[in-house]
Amino acid sequence: MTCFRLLRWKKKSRSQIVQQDIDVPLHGNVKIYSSKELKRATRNFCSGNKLGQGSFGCVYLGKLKNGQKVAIKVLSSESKQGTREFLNELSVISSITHHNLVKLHGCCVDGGQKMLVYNYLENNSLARTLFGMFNQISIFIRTLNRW
Ligand SMILES: Nc1ncnc2c1ncn2[C@@H]1O[C@H](COP(=O)(O)OP(=O)(O)OP(=O)(O)O)[C@@H](O)[C@H]1O
Repeated sequence: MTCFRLLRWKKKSRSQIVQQDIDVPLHGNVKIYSSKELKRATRNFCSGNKLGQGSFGCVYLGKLKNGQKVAIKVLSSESKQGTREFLNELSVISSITHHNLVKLHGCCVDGGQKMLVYNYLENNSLARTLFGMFNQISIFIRTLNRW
């Protein structure tokens, strides 16, 4: 009997398990990652893989098993948002596709820990891009002033 139950449990996908536990229907294109998968992808969230820090937590560069690079945002555990609200919000966000928005691939909920998995953007933050542009403009102005 126990063996039979174990086999049935193994047949369920992770997304089914998460959805059954929390009772939130997830949108079709939200992938549920396990924390083990994301730990492996980021080499246990090592500091060398840290891309930056935002108001909601740290962002790490990860490499998935299929070789795809992703940006993994580890939400601060201080967040008061519950798992149900988090998954509802996620379903809405993941259904939006726009060329100015970073594509959200999926999430991971492990106990109180919540993570978001995004497309990795090579060119770093908007702030750095703007800062780079600002530097180039100031060099250009200085060159003009010398004439
Ligand atoms: N998809 C991504 N690809 C590459 N780097 C990223 C990606 N998302 C975030 N980062 C890096 O992580 C940093 C923090 O990002 P995050 O989205 O958490 O905060 P933010 O947008 O910079 O600030 P805030 O949360 O205050 O709005 C960014 O500045 C950027 O350097």
